[in-house]
Amino acid sequence: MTLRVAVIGAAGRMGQQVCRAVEEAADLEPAGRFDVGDDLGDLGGADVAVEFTVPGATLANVLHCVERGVHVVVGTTGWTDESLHQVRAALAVQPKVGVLIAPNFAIGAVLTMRFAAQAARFYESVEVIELHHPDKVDAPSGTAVRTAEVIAEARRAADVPPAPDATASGLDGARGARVDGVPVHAVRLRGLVAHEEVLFGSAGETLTIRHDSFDRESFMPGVLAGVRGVVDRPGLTVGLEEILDL
Ligand SMILES: NC(=O)C1=CN([C@@H]2O[C@H](COP(=O)(O)OP(=O)(O)OC[C@H]3O[C@@H](n4cnc5c(N)ncnc54)[C@H](O)[C@@H]3O)[C@@H](O)[C@H]2O)C=CC1
Ligand SMILES: O=C(O)C1=N[C@H](C(=O)O)C[C@H](O)C1
Repeated sequence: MTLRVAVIGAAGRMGQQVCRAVEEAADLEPAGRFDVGDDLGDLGGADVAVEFTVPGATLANVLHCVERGVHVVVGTTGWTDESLHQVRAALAVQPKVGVLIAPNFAIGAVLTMRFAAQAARFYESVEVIELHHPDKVDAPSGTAVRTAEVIAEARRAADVPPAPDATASGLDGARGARVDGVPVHAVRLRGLVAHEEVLFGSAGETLTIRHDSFDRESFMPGVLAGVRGVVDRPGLTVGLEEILDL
């Protein structure tokens, strides 16, 4: 069956890449390209909409799609418990519709989160560093936030005490932001695309897990897997790992 796919945020870095990937996929057909100021209407008769916009716009776009019975694959960051709750409420009146929200569609980033969750209980110390292109509008990255959350969950489940840190004075921000107790540091550097390092430490050893997206092409297999998978997954799915059965 051919799926008709609309792209919201089509003029952006990710949106343009998604439009190309949809055009090149034999089982997918472009249904429409939408960007800021466009009326989403019936999404060009799409079966699935792919949404890569900005944190301030994504919820309204997703609710628009759900209300019109269109499945959605969302890569935009900035989701909160409250905005996820609003999506679940909208889906309750459209029980056949599926929404997939994933902070990162690169397989290596998904594996990094999984490996970090596995390692978390064995180490006293942990820090997350995310490194991105300087045009990114949010910090820390959605991926780094989720990585810190899964690490914190695993440490809590294993009763790991807070990481040691004797810092008593210094400049604001020198120790990064705390996400669920885990220090997260954000680097913005021309030349980068999307990168993450998770550093674990205990007496006499460290473990570093690093993932690099050197090109936005790296996100496309995950986005297309999401498009093909979301039509058979009614309700809200958070994380590509659910689609990949990881
Ligand atoms: N989940 C993942 O794997 C990835 C997620 N991202 C996230 O995706 C989002 C977009 O990233 P980029 O493409 O790099 O940003 P971008 O700034 O290049 O593109 C965003 C596009 O959305 C458009 N836009 C803004 N408001 C809109 C609205 N109300 N309706 C429709 N279009 C609107 C803008 O005009 C722009 O063309 C960010 O939140 C980023 O963090 C980025 C890369 C991978
Ligand atoms: O803005 C980006 O570029 C990216 N955003 C996502 C995030 O915030 O985690 C995913 C990836 O890191 C690229």
